[in-house]
Amino acid sequence: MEGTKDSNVKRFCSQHILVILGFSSVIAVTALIAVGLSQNKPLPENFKYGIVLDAGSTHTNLYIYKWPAEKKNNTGVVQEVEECKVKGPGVAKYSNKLHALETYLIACMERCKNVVPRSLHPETPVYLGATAGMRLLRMQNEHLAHSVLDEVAKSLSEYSFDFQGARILSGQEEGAYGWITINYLLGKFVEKSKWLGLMAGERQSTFGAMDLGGASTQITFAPESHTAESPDNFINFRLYGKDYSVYTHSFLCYGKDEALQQKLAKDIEVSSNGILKDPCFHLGYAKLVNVSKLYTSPCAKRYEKTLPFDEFQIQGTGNYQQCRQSVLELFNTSYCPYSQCAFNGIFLPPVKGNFGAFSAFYFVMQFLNLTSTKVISQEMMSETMRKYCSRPWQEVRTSFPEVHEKFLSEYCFAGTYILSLLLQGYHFTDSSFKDIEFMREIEGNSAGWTLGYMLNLTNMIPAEQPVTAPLSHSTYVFLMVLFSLILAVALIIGLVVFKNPSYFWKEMV
Ligand SMILES: Nc1ccn([C@@H]2O[C@H](COP(=O)(O)OP(=O)(O)O)[C@@H](O)[C@H]2O)c(=O)n1
Ligand SMILES: [Ca+2]
Repeated sequence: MEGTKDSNVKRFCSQHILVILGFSSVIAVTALIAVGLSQNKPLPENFKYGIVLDAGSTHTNLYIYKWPAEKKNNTGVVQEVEECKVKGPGVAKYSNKLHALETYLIACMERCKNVVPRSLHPETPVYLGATAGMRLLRMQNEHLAHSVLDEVAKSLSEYSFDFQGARILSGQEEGAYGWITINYLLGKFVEKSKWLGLMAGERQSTFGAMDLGGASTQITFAPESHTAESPDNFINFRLYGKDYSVYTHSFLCYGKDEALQQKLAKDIEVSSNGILKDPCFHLGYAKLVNVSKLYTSPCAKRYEKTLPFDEFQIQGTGNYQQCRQSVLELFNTSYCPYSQCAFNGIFLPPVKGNFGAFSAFYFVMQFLNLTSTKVISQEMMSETMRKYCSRPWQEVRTSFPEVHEKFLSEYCFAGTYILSLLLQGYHFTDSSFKDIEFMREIEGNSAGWTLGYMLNLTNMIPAEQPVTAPLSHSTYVFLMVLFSLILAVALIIGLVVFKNPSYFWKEMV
């Protein structure tokens, strides 16, 4: 009797276990289907394109971007699909031959016609932004600057794309868009997810952005604290539901080419014989410079002086320390109307966090072989410059036959200038210098202001966090596998219990 009662209880219990397991399985499968339906809906491939032309002081570059139409507000979805270098110098150099601008953009615009599907041409926006070269031309002759912009605008409006205008960016915009670009590409605007996205994430620190052009240089970063000093240097953004107070400044005339013009104009002032012994050029290097050409740039104008010769000869002496001294004279640190300054009386809060340094910062560092390691110390760079500047010109020339002579002859100056700008101009220290990453691109996308400009003008960066699917794809896959494993284990246990309940109870007791 006892035995029969016992086995009845066991059978009753095992039936209940089976029912519970059955229920759990049904719930698990339902959850899977529900999550699956909301997460893995296949989306039709529907892309959009955008085109931005960066009309820099030395050259124009065109970028074509592509993104899935349905995800335009997510971060990191825009991909650069093409970069096209326009043949010829920067647009400002065409101010005395406007007619040549008619054909200037043709080759790169033809590229756009091939890359962007024809049916999408009318809805593909085209933006042209001009930077410091055109800012300088506008300072010299506003009418001519307008004529240059009108000419490029005319040539761009002849295409079937949706041309949105050609304009000169302010230095503030150039800095801010560069900052937006790199932080968008590095995914810094979204919270760092925790526990596979199931727990609330934490706000990430942003990267500062430093852009070195030919005519201007920009520094943009989120400082430790916002101060009421110099409000012109601050921009406030609300991006993806978070507020950012960002410092930015563009130093006009402190791009690497205009800085060199300034230096030559400063140093030739004291020469009386038309010879300029220059430590920033290699020993054995010589070059004739036309005095009136040197003074055409408004940047060199401040050193303008009547000289007893029309041209002078640069003779390299190749000495890094002396070059450094000469470059430092470009930064006036003798006055500061704020609590702290960069140079020339411009407010600069203490630099903070990681920085991405791009454009000529990268090109020069790449030539000097200083981009292969992630962390570069200022000692390492000074030592490289000391060695490089002291190499005789003939030896340098034969070592790099593929490099254009103008670029090659100027790397000693350019590297020394970068080091001085970062250390004496922006006050990076031994330790904070190591937080600078010299970058050309981030996952196939060029670091520069163009992407940020397009994201802003196409409203692709929302002020508030868009409502997105509750789980990321990887979390979904993880949960799928987990649920399936639970299901499989549950079914195996169920089968064992059903087939041999007495065995199960024996094990339990
Ligand atoms: N391969 C390259 C391309 C450009 N560059 C330099 O990068 C700078 C680009 O400046 P940019 O034309 O954008 O001028 P901004 O209008 O930005 O001042 C120039 O100084 C070029 O000489 C370089 O060093 N190596
Ligand atoms: Ca530039």
